[in-house]
This record gives sequence, C-alpha cells and structure tokens, in this order.
Amino acid sequence: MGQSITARAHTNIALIKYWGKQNPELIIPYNSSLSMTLDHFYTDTTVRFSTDLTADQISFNGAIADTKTSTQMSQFLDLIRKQAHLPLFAAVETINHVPNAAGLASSASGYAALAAAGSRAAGLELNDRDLSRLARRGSGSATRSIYGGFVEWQRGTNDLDSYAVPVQETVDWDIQMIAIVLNDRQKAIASRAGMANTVATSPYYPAWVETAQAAIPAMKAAIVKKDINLVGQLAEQSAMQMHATTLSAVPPFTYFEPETLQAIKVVQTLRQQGVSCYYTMDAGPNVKVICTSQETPQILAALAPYFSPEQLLVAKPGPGVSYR
Ligand SMILES: Nc1ncnc2c1ncn2[C@@H]1O[C@H](COP(=O)(O)OP(=O)(O)OP(=O)(O)O)[C@@H](O)[C@H]1O
Ligand SMILES: C[C@@](O)(CCOP(=O)(O)OP(=O)(O)O)CC(=O)O
Repeated sequence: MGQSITARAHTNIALIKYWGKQNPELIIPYNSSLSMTLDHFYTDTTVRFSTDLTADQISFNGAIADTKTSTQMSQFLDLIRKQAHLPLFAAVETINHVPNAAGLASSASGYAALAAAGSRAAGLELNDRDLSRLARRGSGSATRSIYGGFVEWQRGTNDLDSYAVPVQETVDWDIQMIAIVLNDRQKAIASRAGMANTVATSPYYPAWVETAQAAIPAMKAAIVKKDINLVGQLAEQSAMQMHATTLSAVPPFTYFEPETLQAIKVVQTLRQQGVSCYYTMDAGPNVKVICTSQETPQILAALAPYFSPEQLLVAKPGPGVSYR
C-alpha cells in the first residue's frame, strides 16, 4: 500500500496570455506568459498508488469522474508511473474550491495539484522546476500554478526547457482581481480547441506571438515598480490582442457575450472617472477586473446595478503548491 499524499494548488489568471502551442503533445507554447496566482480559489487532490486496484479510481468533487475527465487524468498519471517506474493504479480524490463555471481556470489548479500529489505519492521528489514541467503536460496554465504571486512560464522549445519561474513570490503591494461571473453556460469552444484553430488559421497569429513576447519584459518591469496602472494596461492589451486572434480565425469565433461588453463598459467608465481598474478575459465570457483593494468597494458599487453579489468574487495574490 503506497503513501497517501494530499496537495493543494491555487488557480492563476494570466496577465500576459498563453495562446497557442508549437507542440500540442508536449504542450510547448509559442509564447511565454505571465500570471498572478489567486488566494481564494484552489484544488485539493489526494493520490495513493495501490497494489489492490485494478484500474485508476477517480473521484471528482465527491462523485465518480466522467469518462472524459478520468481518461485525461489517467493519461496524466501514466506520465508519473513512467517516470517513477511504478506499474500501479491510483486512487485519486480531487475537490475544486473554485466556484462552478467561474471562468477561473480549474485545469490550472487541477493539474498542478495532481502533479504535486501524484509525483510524491509515486515516490518521486521533484523540484519546483520539474514539477512545473510535469504539470505542463496536463494543461498549459497549470505550469504556472506551482508558484505563488507573479509567475512567468518561459516558453522554451522542448520538454526540458519549457517551465515556469517565480517573478515575485511574495506580493507586498496592493493588487487584486474581481472575477465577474457572467453566466454558467458551458463554453462552446474549449481553450485547447480555440487556440489550435487560431494558430492554424489567423493571419494575425505571428503578430500575436511577437507582441506577447515583447510584453513579458514590460510586464516584469511594471511588477517590479509595483505600478498597478502599467500592470493593468499591459494585461488589458494582452487579453484584447489574444481575443483579436479569435475574431480573425477562419471561421471567426469569439468568447465575448453581451454581458462581457456590459462589464467592460463599467470598467471603462470608472477609469474615465479616475479609478485605476482594468479588465482581462480568458477563453470564456467572464471578465476579471484588476484593481487595488482600496478602490474595490467603489468598483463593486458600480457593478452592483448589473451583477448580483454572488457574481462578484474578489481574490488577492495567492501561494504556490503546498502539501497537507
Ligand atoms: N481538480 C482537477 N483535477 C484534474 N483535472 C481537472 C480538475 N479540474 C478541472 N480539471 C480538468 O480541466 C478541464 C477544464 O478545463 P477547461 O480548460 O475546459 O476550463 P478551465 O481550465 O476552467 O478554463 P480555461 O479554458 O481558461 O483553462 C476539465 O475538463 C478537467 O479535465
Ligand atoms: C486563455 C488562457 O486561459 C488559456 C489557457 O489554456 P489552457 O491552459 O486551459 O489550455 P491547455 O494547455 O490546452 O490545457 C490563457 C492563459 O491562462 O494563459
């Protein structure tokens, strides 16, 4: 009977987005990305390898995982089994402490937690870099969730040199995000399919890679300066440039919904009034507002006529992977 290991990983939101893979099998991106790990939203995953099992046993939020999810997780466990030379099945229990369909990447915290708990349960003692490389194989955004604070995923060119590094692990200045949960409809195009389609068909894609790469040093400088306005401006630009590549794909598609524009308008109006707030968006309609805690009450008040309190979730910078 193997040891039972529980790991916690927090989700993250990219300020400079990852969008497109140069190697889909190994999940090597075309561009580097930079994110903020969030405090309130995380996944707890427990893994135990056992001679008693005849198949992986995967429980997801207290129920048996659906076939698609459990197949993906078993394939990920295969990577760990191979690395550890351990031909045993595993019992996995994972719980996402991320509100349903909040547009806060659960694949990021999910695969970072599975990489951490799974590798340890298999007897591997991976350093953070190798843990980041392993998490990357589950989902690109998981590469960054190994670390807390601000994190850069250096794109690299192969399995060995594509991993995340901490940019600022302890964030001692005032920055946070308000996630606006617009609707809980299943998104029509998953990020994986959306980015593949964009790489294959958007004539703007080469420009995306070039501008995203150039934005990384600019964002790092803004973080060092603790400049909320510069961080916000660069994040907003990156998000809208990413979404421009979906509009220019063939056939075109978008993650925007009417409520998305409503939320963006509120942010723009507040900014005209002198409030420091900026928006970002991932592969779904929900908007995340980058702001200071000081101005958050004013921003929540401006959003209140359009969205209920349950739709507005506030998060601060959070920690890296830990073991329970
Ligand atoms: N706790 C978990 N453990 C392992 N895998 C998970 C976990 N939570 C979610 N996932 C995987 O992540 C997938 C959901 O990821 P998906 O990319 O669709 O959305 P997201 O990660 O929430 O948002 P984004 O598109 O921005 O990454 C699920 O299908 C599941 O396979
Ligand atoms: C828009 C994004 O959130 C895309 C995240 O994509 P995923 O990490 O979910 O994609 P896969 O690597 O295919 O699993 C931007 C980002 O998080 O950087």
